[in-house]
Amino acid sequence: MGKEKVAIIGSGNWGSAIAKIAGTNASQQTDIFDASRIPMWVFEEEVNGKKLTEIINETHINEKYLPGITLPENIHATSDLDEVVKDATAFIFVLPHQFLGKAIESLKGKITPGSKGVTLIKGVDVSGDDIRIFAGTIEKELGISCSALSGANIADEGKSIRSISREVETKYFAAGKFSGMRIHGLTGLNEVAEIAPFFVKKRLSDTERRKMERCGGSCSIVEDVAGVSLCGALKKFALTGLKVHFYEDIVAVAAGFVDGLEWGDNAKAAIMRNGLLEMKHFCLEFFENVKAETFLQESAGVADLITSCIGGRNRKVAEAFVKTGKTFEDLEKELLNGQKLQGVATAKDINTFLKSKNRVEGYPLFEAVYQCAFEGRDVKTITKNL
Ligand SMILES: NC(=O)C1=CN([C@@H]2O[C@H](COP(=O)(O)OP(=O)(O)OC[C@H]3O[C@@H](n4cnc5c(N)ncnc54)[C@H](O)[C@@H]3O)[C@@H](O)[C@H]2O)C=CC1
Ligand SMILES: O=C(CO)COP(=O)(O)O
Repeated sequence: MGKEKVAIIGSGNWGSAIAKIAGTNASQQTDIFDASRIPMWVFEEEVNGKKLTEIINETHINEKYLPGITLPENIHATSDLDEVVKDATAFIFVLPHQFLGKAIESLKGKITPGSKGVTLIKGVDVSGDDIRIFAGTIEKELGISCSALSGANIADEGKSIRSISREVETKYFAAGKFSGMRIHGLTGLNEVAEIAPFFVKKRLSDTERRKMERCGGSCSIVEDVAGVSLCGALKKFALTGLKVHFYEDIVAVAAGFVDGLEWGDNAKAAIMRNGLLEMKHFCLEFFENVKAETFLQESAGVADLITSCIGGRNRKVAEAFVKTGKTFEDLEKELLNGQKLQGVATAKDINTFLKSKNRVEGYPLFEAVYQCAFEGRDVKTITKNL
């Protein structure tokens, strides 16, 4: 069998951070990967009068979405999806979820049979009373096996901790900080093991491993794909407390509401707890094969909820929503420089789904986030019915 050729679909904040890891790790495992040139699909735009693809290829820095971080030279930015897909056998999907559908349509019929994918996309794919994780959507639409990767990681955070990265050596995320991540295989552990080398340095020395463990870092392969994907989706609903609806991002919005109201740490912890419970109940109620322990034991569960509720974009914008009275749409443009909010859209998707199932009342925090974001509900009432 030939060597794997990696392609990255997406180039935002997380997409660029992951490109750094994938490019580096692939070039360290040339027995598995053809790492000479890894295409990264970029939604073309001009930055200071110059095409973003040209900036990335000349400077090896994504000046707009991950400034200050140098990407490996084998990462090649292109706006031509046909160029990205040509010869690729291992796909990393890392787009904001609202853009995945169009990318899938462009990829259909062009992917080499037997290719595999891993998705890092937060959110759920809702259509009426049908709900699926994006790994499932990719498998169904593109006919390839797809795993999911999620964990307590925020791309930007690495920038402030370069000292740790130097000390620890092993590279995770934008500046090499150790974090927890989990890779979940939809079609079974063997498939995941084939995908994992994108992200996992398999040949860690004992010293590296001990250092990583001292820093609380881990990267492992687990089988609960749905559980991990859904944690990512639901967290943003609950934490931020905006007018969003249902991911981890939803919880992150709720947490941001609490910050905006200046209710303090006790209230925020209570919201996070309620958010975690709703995430877990939702996943167990509507998805098969989700393991309850994923929510507490895996990085994609409570740990990711915590980091998103403390340092994420959904939290930040939700706080500003309360303090300024501006819309989420305006604040996204004003505060995120082109980066996208997932939590509010997810809250809406989840609300649509719960209404179709007559189960809205079972998820009062998700409902509160949705109503605050879309129906003008007073943010101060988010604890009602919890
Ligand atoms: N940023 C982070 O720390 C983390 C992000 N994620 C998830 O990763 C996924 C990707 O997010 P980021 O890389 O952070 O993106 P981002 O929010 O930083 O950037 C937005 C991206 O969307 C692209 N875009 C804008 N309009 C577009 C269009 N019409 N069609 C296609 N693309 C368009 C932009 O060029 C840019 O690459 C999301 O699901 C997010 O929730 C997951 C974990 C951590
Ligand atoms: O998903 C994240 C961490 O896992 C980042 O969350 P935000 O999109 O709210 O920054």
